Amino acid sequence: MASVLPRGWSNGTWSVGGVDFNVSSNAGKATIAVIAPSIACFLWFWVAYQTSPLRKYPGPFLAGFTNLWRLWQVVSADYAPRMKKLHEKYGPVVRIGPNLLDLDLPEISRVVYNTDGKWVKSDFYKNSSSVIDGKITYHMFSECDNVEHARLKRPVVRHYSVPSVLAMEPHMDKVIADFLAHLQKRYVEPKKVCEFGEWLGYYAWDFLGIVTFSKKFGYMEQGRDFDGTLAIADQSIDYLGLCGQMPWLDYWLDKNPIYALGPPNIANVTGIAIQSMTARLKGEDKNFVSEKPDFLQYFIESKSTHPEIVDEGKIIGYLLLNLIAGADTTAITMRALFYHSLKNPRVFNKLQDEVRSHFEPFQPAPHAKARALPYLDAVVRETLRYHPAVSMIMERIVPPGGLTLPDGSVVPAGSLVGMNPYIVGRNKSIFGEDADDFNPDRWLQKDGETDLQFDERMKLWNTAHLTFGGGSRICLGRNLSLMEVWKVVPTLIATFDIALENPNEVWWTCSRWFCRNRGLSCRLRRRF
Ligand code: HEM
Repeated sequence: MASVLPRGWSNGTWSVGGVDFNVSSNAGKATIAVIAPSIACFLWFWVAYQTSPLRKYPGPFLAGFTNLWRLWQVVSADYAPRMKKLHEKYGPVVRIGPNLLDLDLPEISRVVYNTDGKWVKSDFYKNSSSVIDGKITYHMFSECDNVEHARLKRPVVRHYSVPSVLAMEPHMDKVIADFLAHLQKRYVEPKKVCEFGEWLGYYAWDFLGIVTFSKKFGYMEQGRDFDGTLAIADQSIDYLGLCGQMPWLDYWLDKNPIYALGPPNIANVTGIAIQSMTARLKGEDKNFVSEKPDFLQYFIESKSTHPEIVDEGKIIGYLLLNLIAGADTTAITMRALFYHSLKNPRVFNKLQDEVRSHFEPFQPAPHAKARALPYLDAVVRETLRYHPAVSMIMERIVPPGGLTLPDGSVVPAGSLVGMNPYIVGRNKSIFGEDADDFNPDRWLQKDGETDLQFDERMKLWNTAHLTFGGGSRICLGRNLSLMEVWKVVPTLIATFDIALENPNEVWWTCSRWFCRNRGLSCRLRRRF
């Protein structure tokens, strides 16, 4: 009689590749217990890969199987440059995860990042949240539900408008004056090398402390990250970028109820936020002067105008988000501006000439006057294009109806897509063959270019400007950070001669969610 056992089976023995497993023995059972799930797992991945509607899009083979591939790209700390190489190899659409496409298609940036409420942030963002009273709580950045996001944003959005931010200029002038005094005393007078990159970080954090609750943290005063906040902020941002590739990891790491394995809290800064709010509500905040408004004051007003949304817990959330979202992004931008300009002496000299013909040393540059300088404007724009602080794909879920790409193919609803400011900012069909070069002059009107042609060019280029995101989730703090950059950069250049200690310096970068940067050892000399 023919055996009913599958081939390779006989009398409780399974033969694979000439090796016999006795499945009735304990060792055999254990082996089967390992092999069977592995085969099932492999088959599951294989079927998912073969049947995925995204299979038609090119990309690394492993990326189509597992998100571990993209997690590894983030671990490498070279994420954005690696993604760029993939686009050079595969074209504008690259599959970088089983269900994720990275698009270098500025022509549809306004479709993916818009205000219609249909495009929702993916779970990538959810790990940027905290557990409060046992409940996971999201803030404006991490809230994915668009209705809830609009509710959180409504009470505070006007406080980030240009007029609200301009009202903070006296605060800014004070902190800029302090910055100059520290540099003068610590580096110019003793003729010491300044770790200028680090100081731009201390300044950015103290600046946000002042405009957020009229209190500097003291990083400039102490000349170091004395409470570890800056280091913790780096860890939190890296955690966001890493866990975001496989969002369920966060539930096992930071959000598990037994022992949280996520990055530590920025405890000192949180303490200062709570103390400031408590003192302000009691009318006992000695740092606050009513003629100089700050965000804390604005948020307390929001509590009166929107009591159904804003309570004291929400105020703390708004205050902390300002710091986490705004300090390092602006510091990264300022470092990039000085690094790339100083490495290009033609650019730096041109910027210096323009600035010095308009501003005096040791006088904080008035925003209105700085904003009118065309070359400064060009250098700021080029920095934002060339070294966007956020240098990772900003993921969105394709809504019902799908997304039609310029080649006519349709990405089905439920897939994840997104654009990376670093990639679209270097798109050669928009910015030209020299898109990989730092060249602020590209932002100026060319000889022979009419006003209309220039406007059209800028309109096109703006479609590829995603440094602050876009649509209803666009960066809320962009007016503030731009104002900070426009004011402090000319003030520093008007006050000091700034030179790289080693003109061949190659700085350190770590490209994850933020493209973090370190370096810029400089000699500063007083001009007169
Ligand atoms: C050069 C400086 C900055 C850059 C490059 C930057 C970049 C960005 C980007 C790309 C997003 C959108 C992320 C996404 O859609 O996935 C964003 C969101 C956000 N940013 Fe910024 N940011 C900067 C400064 C600031 C500052 C100074 C603040 C606050 C004081 C701030 C507050 C926020 C907030 C609250 C959001 C969430 C907005 C929302 O979803 O409604 N940012 N930022």
